[in-house]
Amino acid sequence: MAGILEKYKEFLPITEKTPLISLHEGGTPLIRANNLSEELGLDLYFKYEGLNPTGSFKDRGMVMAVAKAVEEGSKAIMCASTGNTSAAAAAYAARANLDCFVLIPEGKIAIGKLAQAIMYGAKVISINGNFDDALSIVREITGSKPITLVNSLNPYRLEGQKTGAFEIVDDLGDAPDILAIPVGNAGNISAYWKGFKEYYEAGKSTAVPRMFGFQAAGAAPLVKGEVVKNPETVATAIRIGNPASWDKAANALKESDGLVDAVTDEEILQAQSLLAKSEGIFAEPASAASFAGVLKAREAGLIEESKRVVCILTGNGLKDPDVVLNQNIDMITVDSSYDAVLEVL
Ligand SMILES: N[C@@H](CCOP(=O)(O)O)C(=O)O
Repeated sequence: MAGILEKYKEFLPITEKTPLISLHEGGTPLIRANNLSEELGLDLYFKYEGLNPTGSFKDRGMVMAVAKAVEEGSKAIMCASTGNTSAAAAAYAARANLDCFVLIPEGKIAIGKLAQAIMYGAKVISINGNFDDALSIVREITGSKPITLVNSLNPYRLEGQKTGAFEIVDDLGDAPDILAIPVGNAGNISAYWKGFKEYYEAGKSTAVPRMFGFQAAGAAPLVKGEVVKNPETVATAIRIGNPASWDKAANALKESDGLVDAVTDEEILQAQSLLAKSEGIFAEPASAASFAGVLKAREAGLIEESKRVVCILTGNGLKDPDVVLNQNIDMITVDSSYDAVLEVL
C-alpha cells in the first residue's frame, strides 16, 4: 500500500527518509449501488475498504504510522484492538521487521481478525476487560517503554486514513453531499473530515460533505453524550464506550453540520444482509452500521431525495463469518442425487 503514500505525498508528512512500505499499490473502489439507489431514491455509493490488503480501512493509517515508526528508529509497535487494527498492525510490522504487541478484549474479537494477527506473527495478549481497558493499558506501556503506539491516537494514523476522502473526491469529481460512517474509536470520522477539508482548501473540490456518524445502540457514547461503561454490540469492531478521538469527531459533526445517531444490532444485521443481497457486497457488521444509519435517516426524512451519499464500509465480511453462521441460515441437505437436488430448486 505504498500507493496511497506516493499518490498523495503532497498532503502527507513524508520525507526522503520515510520508507514506502508496500503490500499493494492501489486504493479501494467506490461502488455505485445501482439497485439500492433506485429503491431509496438516492445517488448511493459504497467505499469498500474491505478490499484493502488486510481487509479493512486500518491499512491506510497503519502504513503511514509504521513508516514513521521505522523512520524514527522504533523497533516495536503496540495497539489495543477489537480486531482490524491488530491485523493491520501485525501485517505492516511483519513487512517492516518490527515486533508487534496486541491487546484484545477476551472473546470479543471476530475469529478472522484474530487469525490474521496470529498469522502475521504478532504477540497477542487477551485481557479480561473491554477495548477501552486495553487501550488505557497500551497508552501506559507505550508512554513509558520504547514501543510505538499505533492506535489512532498516533497522529500518523489519521494522516493515512484521510486519503480515503481524497479517493472519493477523485472518483466522483467532487465531494458527496453526505458521508455516512461507522463510529467506534472515532479516528476514522475525524480523519475523513480532515481529508475533505484539506482537499477543499487545495481547490480539489467545490464543497465538503455533511458527516453522518453512526454508532451501535449498545455502544453509543457520542449519541448519549457520556461514556458507556459496558459497551455491547454484535458489531465488535465498534464495541467501544470511550472513543479516543471523541473531541475530534464531535468537531467534525459540528463543523460539517452533520449528525450522529445509533442503530440497533437488528438494524445492523438487516442492513448487512440487504447490502449483500442487493449489491453483492459482503461487509462486516460494523461497516453495515453506516448503511443502517442511512436507511434510518432516509426513512426519517433526514436525507432528501437524490442526494449523493457515500457509505464507508470499513471492513470485509469474511473476517467475521460467525455472525452470519450464528443466525438462522437457509441451507438444506438432501440426498446426493439429481432428483433430490432438482426437487428443492
Ligand atoms: N475498531 C478498532 C478499535 C481501535 O481503533 P483505532 O483506530 O484507534 O486503532 C480496531 O480494529 O481495533
